[in-house]
Amino acid sequence: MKNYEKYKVGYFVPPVPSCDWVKKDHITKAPRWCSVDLRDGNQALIVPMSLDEKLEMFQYLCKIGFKEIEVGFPAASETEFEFLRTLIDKDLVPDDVTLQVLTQSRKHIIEKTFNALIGAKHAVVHLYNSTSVAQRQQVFKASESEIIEIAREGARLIKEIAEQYPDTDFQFEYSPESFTGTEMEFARDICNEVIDIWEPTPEQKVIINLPATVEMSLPHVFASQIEYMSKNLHDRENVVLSLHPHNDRGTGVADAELGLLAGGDRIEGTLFGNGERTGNVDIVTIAMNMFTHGVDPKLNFSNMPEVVEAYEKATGMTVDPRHPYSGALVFAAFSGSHQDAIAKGMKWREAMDPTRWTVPYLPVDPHDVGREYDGDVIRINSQSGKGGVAYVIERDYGFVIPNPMRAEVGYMMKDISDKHHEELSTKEIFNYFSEEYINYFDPIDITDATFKHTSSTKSGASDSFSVDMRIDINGEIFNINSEGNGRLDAVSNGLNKTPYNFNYKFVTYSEHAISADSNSKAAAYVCIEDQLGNQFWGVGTHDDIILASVNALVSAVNRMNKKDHFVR
Ligand SMILES: CC(=O)SCCNC(=O)CCNC(=O)[C@H](O)C(C)(C)COP(=O)(O)OP(=O)(O)OC[C@H]1O[C@@H](n2cnc3c(N)ncnc32)[C@H](O)[C@@H]1OP(=O)(O)O
Ligand SMILES: CC(C)C(=O)C(=O)O
Repeated sequence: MKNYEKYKVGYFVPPVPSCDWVKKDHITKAPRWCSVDLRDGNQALIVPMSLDEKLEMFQYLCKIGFKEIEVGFPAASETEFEFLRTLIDKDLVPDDVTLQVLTQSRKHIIEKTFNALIGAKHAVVHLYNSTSVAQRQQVFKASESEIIEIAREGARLIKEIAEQYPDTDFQFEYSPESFTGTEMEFARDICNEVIDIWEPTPEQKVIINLPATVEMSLPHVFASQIEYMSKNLHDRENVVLSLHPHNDRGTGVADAELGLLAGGDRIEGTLFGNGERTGNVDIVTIAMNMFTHGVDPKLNFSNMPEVVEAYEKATGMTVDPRHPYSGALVFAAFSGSHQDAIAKGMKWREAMDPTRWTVPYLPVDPHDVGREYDGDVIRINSQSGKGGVAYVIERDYGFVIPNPMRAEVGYMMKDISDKHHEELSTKEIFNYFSEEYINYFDPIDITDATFKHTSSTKSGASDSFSVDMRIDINGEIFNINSEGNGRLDAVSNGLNKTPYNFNYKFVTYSEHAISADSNSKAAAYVCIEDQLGNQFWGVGTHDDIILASVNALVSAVNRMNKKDHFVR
């Protein structure tokens, strides 16, 4: 027998499967969110949170915007009980936040749970018992009617005890735990039995929470189960249908999203999906998925690095660098074509429509989750391309590298990163760029250049310029006067008046003011070509745009010299 032959599907499809949810293309409003970080998340930690850690986490969950928080299982331990008492006795619960607590359907546990809640303003008492075939057979060794009786007894007791505390606004919640391994008709029946006991009203609705305690099926099966339950629960208009997916198959978020389309009103989950085994459903991802469809999720993740820090501190878990929306690398584009598209997309957005976000490869604007464009998005390594390199140099240093020069600079940086086998910071990139191209005055240095512009009155005659300059070539000084039909032409002709033979022609020239922090105000780019067709770029900077262009020409000629082109 092969190992996989041990398994077969263990879930149940509804007797009359329907899939109205498939007609809806996105979630149009935020569900009621319930954080179970302090209960389901906590019970999955190697070392559960201490009282202080729970308090800090509770306050942080309130800050994010959770209005319903399952704070624990008060009958589980002294810490759990004490935590609840501290929240209530120290008045630490905001008026608009409801505490939720979990209890098994056992008398002493229910009683202890209510004791822990004395004095609470609003509270959800959450009752559960297992309903799946496996649990009925193997754990409870009970018939369907006996399992229903466990639920009914708990429901009755909760209702009865709650009446003794009229100062607390109680809401009741029931979970057929292990719902995903339960026959749908049985799940329907047990939930309806509980609903009938609790007799919900529009003012006091009941929460029926359907957990994928263990995720067993494809998400569309879960959605059709939810749709079936939604259509078959008693008093549906007074029932809040809650979903509590886990992530055993890695599709907890898909379950939650399809489940919402299928009739779910509420989601129980945790930050970043901490929870038993592979975790509870990740509320950050569901909320941000909604956000990127233009829907207000009613939770605030605008400072995601802070959320990550708070979570990691409280749980001792780490957020994976690739975790959706929150991981350290989720905005990083290393590869050339992604960088090129992002850089162009950012520019397009700035120029065409800053109100919309459609930048390729980035489903969310990093600024919307407290991340930066600098450093977070375009990062350079050996997979990068010219677009990304040019983008970071322009963004951080204000140099707009001309298009024809970009490939050369891009390949230079790729090569360095490849050889060093490491990512390059923008500072390192600029230093390499600067060292190679900008104001490269070895062996030629031109100083004291003063130009005269001689306009011709003859029609059709072109303008001419003269220059007086001092040329230093390897320590030999030449004071030269020369002319040309442009300033750079005059300088070029002057170079050829020295005993050296500079054999090149101009290919292109461009210049711009530098906006980023810089000592110089202008940058110029010159490309020349030697007799063999090799091209050489030089970049010049100066306060004076004319002298910036002279510096660019000198840099280009000096770079050509690196190839032994100087012949005396
Ligand atoms: C899917 C979920 O996350 S469900 C929540 C799970 N979370 C937790 O269990 C954390 C907190 N739990 C605890 O601290 C403990 O389990 C306590 C304090 C609640 C109970 O402790 P104990 O009674 O010592 O142990 P335990 O939980 O093993 O009890 C098992 C018994 O309860 C029964 N039981 C389990 N769940 C339920 C339930 N929801 N309703 C009624 N009975 C239940 C079992 O059938 C078993 O019965 P048996 O004694 O007749 O065999
Ligand atoms: C108690 C229930 C809701 C639960 O945690 C689960 O089934 O995962």
